[in-house]
Amino acid sequence: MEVEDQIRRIMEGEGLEFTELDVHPDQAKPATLRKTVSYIVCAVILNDQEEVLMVQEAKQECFGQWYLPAGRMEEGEAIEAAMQREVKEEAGFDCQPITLLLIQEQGPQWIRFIFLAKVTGGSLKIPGEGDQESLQATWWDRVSPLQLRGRDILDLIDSGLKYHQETWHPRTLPVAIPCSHVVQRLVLIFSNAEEELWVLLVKAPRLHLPTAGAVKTHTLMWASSLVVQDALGSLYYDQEVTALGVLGLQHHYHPTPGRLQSRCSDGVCFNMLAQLVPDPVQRDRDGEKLEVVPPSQPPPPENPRYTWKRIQSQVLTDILLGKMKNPCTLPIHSLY
Ligand SMILES: C[C@@](O)(CCOP(=O)(O)OP(=O)(O)O)CC(=O)O
Ligand SMILES: [Mg+2]
Repeated sequence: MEVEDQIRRIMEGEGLEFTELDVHPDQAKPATLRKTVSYIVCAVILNDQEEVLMVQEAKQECFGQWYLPAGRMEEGEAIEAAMQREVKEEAGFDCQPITLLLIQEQGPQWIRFIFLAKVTGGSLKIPGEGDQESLQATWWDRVSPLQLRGRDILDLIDSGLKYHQETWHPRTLPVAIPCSHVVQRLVLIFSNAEEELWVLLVKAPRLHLPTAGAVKTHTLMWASSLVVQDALGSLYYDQEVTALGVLGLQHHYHPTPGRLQSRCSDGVCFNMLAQLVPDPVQRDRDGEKLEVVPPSQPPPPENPRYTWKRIQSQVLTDILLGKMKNPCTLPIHSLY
């Protein structure tokens, strides 16, 4: 598939087959759930009064405290199915995902998928129905005092309320394409004053979008910067990489015989849009500010493995320019 067609698919939130080209050289072993990667799901569910569904924890370490329905994904699950299971187990309701609201990450060993979801059946777990999953569930008006397991969920609830009131980015749900590793596929764009666009590509064995492999010592977002640094070399330090968000993500558990021997599919591929912007403040050797004339061309990669491709399609150029001016994409936050 032509690179511009690949980019168009990604811009539309679709996925691209994950191949060995997408496996970063630094990543020898495939991702293995609950060993090298840990995925957490979390649901923001609102009722007509914009109360939020909360569950009271039964775990010893947070007994009696309240949290959103959340938990760790289990082997063989799709990401959405894990969220539906946690809501059912902890709150008693059946639900359907509406969209992902946010992705939080601390490298591949902790990635949290936060969904906005809606109730489709079941019934609220009431006192007396408690078990090891939770003591009970309730609709919280977000004002009454409630002892929270963690205040981190307040921002997640706000994200859900904001999206519930205004769908400010396209509905984004995982695309069922298996991935053996955790990677980001980068659509890194450079634009000049004439709004001509270029995209960074890897040349061999055939032109393809670069990927940033997640390693446990770095956040996913840092891995993207490493790829750009690998491409530009010393020119990297005169640029800024602005992450514009997640255009889509790909995950599909694909049961393979003799799982340990063959490629597993516990990985996730995040299709990311980012923009390379010349650092507006450049200084000479004496530290004096230099007048920066916006370049008409992208900085030539010092690494011959990479190249820039000028976007020829005006339709695709307009789509990319629109996204760059108003990203409105699924956010991904690196937590330290
Ligand atoms: C972000 C979390 O709070 C996610 C919730 O995990 P749980 O402890 O609720 O896990 P389950 O027992 O599977 O439900 C924990 C964390 O990673 O900080
Ligand atoms: Mg839980």
